[in-house]
Amino acid sequence: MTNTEFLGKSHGQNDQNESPSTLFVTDRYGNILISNEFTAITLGIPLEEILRSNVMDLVSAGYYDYSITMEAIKTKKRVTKKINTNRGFSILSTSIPILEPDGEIQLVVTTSNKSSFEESKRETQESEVLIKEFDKTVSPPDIVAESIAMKQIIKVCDQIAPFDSKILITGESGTGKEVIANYIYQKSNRSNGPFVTLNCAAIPNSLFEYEMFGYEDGVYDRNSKGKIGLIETAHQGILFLDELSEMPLDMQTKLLRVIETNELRRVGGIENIKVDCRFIAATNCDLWKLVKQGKFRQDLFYRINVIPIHIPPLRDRKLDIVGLVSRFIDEFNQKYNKQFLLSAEEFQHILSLSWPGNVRELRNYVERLIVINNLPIKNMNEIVSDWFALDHFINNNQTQFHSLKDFTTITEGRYIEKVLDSCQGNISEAAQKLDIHRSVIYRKLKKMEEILKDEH
Ligand SMILES: Nc1ncnc2c1ncn2[C@@H]1O[C@H](COP(=O)(O)OP(=O)(O)OP(=O)(O)O)[C@@H](O)[C@H]1O
Repeated sequence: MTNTEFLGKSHGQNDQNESPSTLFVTDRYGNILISNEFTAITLGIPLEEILRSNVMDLVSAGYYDYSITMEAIKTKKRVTKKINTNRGFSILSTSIPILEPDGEIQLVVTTSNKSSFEESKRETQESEVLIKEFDKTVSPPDIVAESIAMKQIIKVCDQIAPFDSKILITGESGTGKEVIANYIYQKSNRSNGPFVTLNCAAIPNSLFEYEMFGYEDGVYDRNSKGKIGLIETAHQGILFLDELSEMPLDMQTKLLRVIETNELRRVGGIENIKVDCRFIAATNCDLWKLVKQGKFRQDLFYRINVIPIHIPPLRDRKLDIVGLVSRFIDEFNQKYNKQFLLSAEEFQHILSLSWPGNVRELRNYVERLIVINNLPIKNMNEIVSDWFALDHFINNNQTQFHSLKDFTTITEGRYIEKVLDSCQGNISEAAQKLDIHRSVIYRKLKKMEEILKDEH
């Protein structure tokens, strides 16, 4: 395996000054007190395990070849050396000892982020500031927030969580909008109340009012029982309006009234019911554009857009990719009882992929890596049976193909359709199974349709 060097490379537009950086903060005995997800990837050990280790144990176990932390402890001087890990990472690291007033070692900070240290004249002071910064920006347990952008978002969420102001979270599909809404809920004074999601894209127009406002007994027929709506369910908690752009215009009007009066009326009801809930909305659309097109109420937009939070796409948050990959590897290793380790090359490959806004896709990708690693027989059988199905299609297809190219296009198209079926039409999942980009699926299906249309 060739070594891959990580010396302050920049990745992505928003991460121009960010690069994956290893981190150890140890006590005077080399016990690790603080570390991060990139270190976990370079060593192939879960972060929790690193945090239970001593640097010398890691070297003895062969995770990396030399401890500059111990050298810094012994010499009480700053040390910079290249460290090679068993996963093939080659990392230029710097250890800085922080001394007590009596000259004893207090802590040692070891990191590969060279630039943080180069201009340092008063190393001790700078390192102390650094540790305080790390303490402040530790990711919440369920959320990966390693990029500056995500750290800022978490900071804003911490500040606004205790207040009841309305929030509009924007960002491409799968960037973690619901994750952020849930984080605000957990940090808010309403965390003992319910967190209710109303997915506006999932409710048919005809049922919207019933779902949102509930209905009284006897609305459907004389004996039908009434049902409480989602807004009422969120009483004393948070109502998360997911995909808000999909809410029909008449429902927008009714929602606006609830927001303004804190009251609602069930379908078929004659009384107004008081509700006390906080509204957080999310959308992957440009709501303002919809306002200008007359598809979204301007007054509702202003009401809900009190605190806007924009989550950048994953492709602009490369450091989050590092953290997410590390978390997902732990998660799926546990789920499938595997011990998958990422090599430096695989890691670089993942970083180099142009991820759309989607954390979900990255998660699926890592799951696939772990499942396919040492591919079990069962999966091979599945593949073979897919090919039998294809063979059956070829033998039974009555269409006269004009050229080998057309035949190939149709065969590919049919196979894509079959995989799409097995994924319940989920294009991302099918693309992943086929190991092609989503756009290739669209293109190939379109080509097949064109040929079939010409033949008819
Ligand atoms: N920062 C993060 N840390 C950990 N997991 C994350 C993070 N962001 C997203 N995820 C995971 O990615 C998946 C998608 O996240 P989520 O549903 O919040 O995205 P979304 O933007 O609301 O998606 P959609 O636009 O499709 O509604 C979930 O499994 C979630 O747990």
